[in-house]
Amino acid sequence: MEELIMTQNADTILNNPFLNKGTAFTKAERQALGLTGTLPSNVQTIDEQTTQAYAQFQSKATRLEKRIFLMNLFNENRTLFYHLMDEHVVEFMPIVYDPVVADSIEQYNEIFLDPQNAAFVSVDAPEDIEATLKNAASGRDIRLVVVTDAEGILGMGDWGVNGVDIAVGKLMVYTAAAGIDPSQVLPVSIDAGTNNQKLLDDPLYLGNRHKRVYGDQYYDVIDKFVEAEQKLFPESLLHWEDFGRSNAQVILDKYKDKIATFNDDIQGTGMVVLAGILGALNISKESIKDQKILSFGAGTAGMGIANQIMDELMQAGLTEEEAKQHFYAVDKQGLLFDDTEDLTPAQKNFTRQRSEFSNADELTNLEAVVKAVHPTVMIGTSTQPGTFTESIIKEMAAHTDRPIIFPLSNPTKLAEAKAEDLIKWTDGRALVATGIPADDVEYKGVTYQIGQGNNALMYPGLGFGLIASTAKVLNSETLSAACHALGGIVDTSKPGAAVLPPVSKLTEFSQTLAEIVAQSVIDQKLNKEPISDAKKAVADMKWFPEYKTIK
Ligand SMILES: NC(=O)c1ccc[n+]([C@@H]2O[C@H](COP(=O)([O-])OP(=O)(O)OC[C@H]3O[C@@H](n4cnc5c(N)ncnc54)[C@H](O)[C@@H]3O)[C@@H](O)[C@H]2O)c1
Ligand SMILES: O=C(O)C[C@H](O)C(=O)O
Ligand SMILES: [Mn+2]
Repeated sequence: MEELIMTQNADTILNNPFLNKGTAFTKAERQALGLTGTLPSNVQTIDEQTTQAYAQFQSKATRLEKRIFLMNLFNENRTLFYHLMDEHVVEFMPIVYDPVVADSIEQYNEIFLDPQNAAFVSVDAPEDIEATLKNAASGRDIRLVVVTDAEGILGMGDWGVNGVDIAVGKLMVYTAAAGIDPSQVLPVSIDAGTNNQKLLDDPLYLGNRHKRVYGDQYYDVIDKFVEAEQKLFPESLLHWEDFGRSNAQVILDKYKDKIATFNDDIQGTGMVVLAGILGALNISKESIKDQKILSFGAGTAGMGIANQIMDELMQAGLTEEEAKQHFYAVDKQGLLFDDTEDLTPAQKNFTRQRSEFSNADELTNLEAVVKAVHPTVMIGTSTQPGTFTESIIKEMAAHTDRPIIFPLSNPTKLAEAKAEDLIKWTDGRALVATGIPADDVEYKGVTYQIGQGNNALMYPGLGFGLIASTAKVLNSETLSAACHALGGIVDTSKPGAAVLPPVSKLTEFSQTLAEIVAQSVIDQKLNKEPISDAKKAVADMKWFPEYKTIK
C-alpha cells in the first residue's frame, strides 16, 4: 500500500478554512507557502471575492440550497464567509440560523458533506472524550464551546447527532454579531443516542444507533466532558443549547457556580423576553409591577423566562411571595396548581392555589385560563402551533390596552401565532415579538415593526462580554445588567415601533451588550485576569473578517 505523508503543502493550506484565502493569496504568499501555480493567476481582493460569492448565493433557487452554498463556503474559507455575512446579516441570519437550520438538521444525513470542525462526543466512549475535544480543536486556542445533546432541538424534539448543526449555527451568529474569532470556537455534539425512531430506522443515520441514555451513565459523561473541556480550554465559556427538559436545568445548576457557563434556552431566552417586555412597557408607559404574566409552555424556556422576570420584579422592590403572584404557568395539564401531578422542579416555584378560583377544575386549557386570569403578557414556548387563537387573543385584548404577546416557539411551523394576525385581532394594540424573523405588518395606515424575540439578540453579546472579561462565573447581577442594555435603541415614539431592536443593528448592540456585561464582571471582581477597562477588553478581543498575513 502506498504511504501518505502529511506535510505543510498547498493542500493543507488550501483545505484549512482558518488559513485559506483562495484567489486572494498574493504572489508573495503563493511563493512563500508553496502555492505557486495552484490557483488561477489573477489575485483578487476580499471584496471582489465577496461580490462573486454573493452572486452565486443569489443564483440558488431554494433556501436550503442557499444554506448549503454558504456552508460550503464556510467549510472552505471562514474569513470570506464572515466578510460576506457581515454585508448581508439580515438576509443570512434566517439561512445560517433559525429557521433554515431546522431543515438542515432534519436532513443532516442526506446533505452531510463535512464535520465543520465540530467535536463528536459519544456516550459509548467516555474514555475518548478528552482526545475528541483535543483532536477537534487541533491546537487552536478555544475560548467558546457551544454544546448540544439535541434532545430538544428548537421545538422539534430529539434529533440525535443531527443536532450538531444548531451548535455550528449558534457559533456563526456569535462571530457575525459579536466578533468572536472563528478559530477560537468549538461546536460539540454529545451523542447520547436518540429516541427519534425515524432516525434509528434510517440506514443513513450517522449517530449512535440506540435509545437515548439517561441517569447516572449520562451525567457521568457530562461530568467527564466538562472536566476535559475545562482542562483543555481553561479560558473558555461553555454554552449549553437545546438539552431536554429533564436535563437542562439540572446541568446548569450543577456547574453555574463553578465555571463560566450558561444555558441559552433558560437564560438567553429569559434575557431576550425581559428585554422585550421592558421595550413594550416603554411603548405603553406601563409598569412591570402592574403586569399579569401567563407562560404557555412551562418548560425549559418558559420557566427560564419566568425566573428572569421574577428577578426584575424583586429588584423593583417586591418580595419573592409578592412577585410570584404575577405569574400563571400553563402546561399540558392546564394552569399549574400546587397539587398538579408531574410538576418539574422549576414549575414548582410558579404554581397557583385552587382556592384562588371558583372554577379551578375547569382551568385545563389556555382559553379557560385566559378568561379567568386576564393576563397582560402572554408568552408562548409550548411548541404547539396556532394555539394563540383569535378568540383567546380577543379575550385577552378585551381586558388590557396594550396586550404584550410573544409567540416564541420555533421554527416557523411551530409558532403559537403569526404577528400579522395578532396585530389585526387586537386592532393594532398588541405589542408583539416572534421567535423567527417576521415581516413588517401594514394595518390601517401604520407600519408595525415586529421584534425578533430570539435569544440570538442576547447570547452573542453576553458570551463575548464574559469571554473578554475572563469571567469566572455568570451571576444574576450580570444577567440583569444585560437585560437592560437594549433600552434606548428603538425610537418608541414612532407609531408601530418594535419592542426589540432590529437584527440590522445586531453587530452594534451586541458590542454595547458585551461592554455592559464585561463592566458588570469587572465591577463585581469576577474576572480571572487583571482587567480594568471593559471597553478595551471587548475591543481587543474583537475579530474582523479581513485576511491576515500568514507567516
Ligand atoms: N425564541 C427564542 O429565543 C426561543 C428560545 C428557547 C426556546 N424557544 C422555543 O420554545 C419552545 C419550547 O422550548 P423549550 O426548550 O422550553 O422546550 P421544553 O420541551 O423544555 O418545553 C416545552 C413545554 O411545552 C409544554 N407543552 C407541550 N404541549 C403543550 C400543550 N399542548 N399545552 C401547553 N404546554 C405544552 C411541554 O410540556 C413543555 O413543558 C420551542 O419551540 C423552542 O424553539 C424559543
Ligand atoms: O435557536 C433558536 O432559534 C432559539 C432558541 O434557542 C430555540 O431553541 O428555539
Ligand atoms: Mn435553543
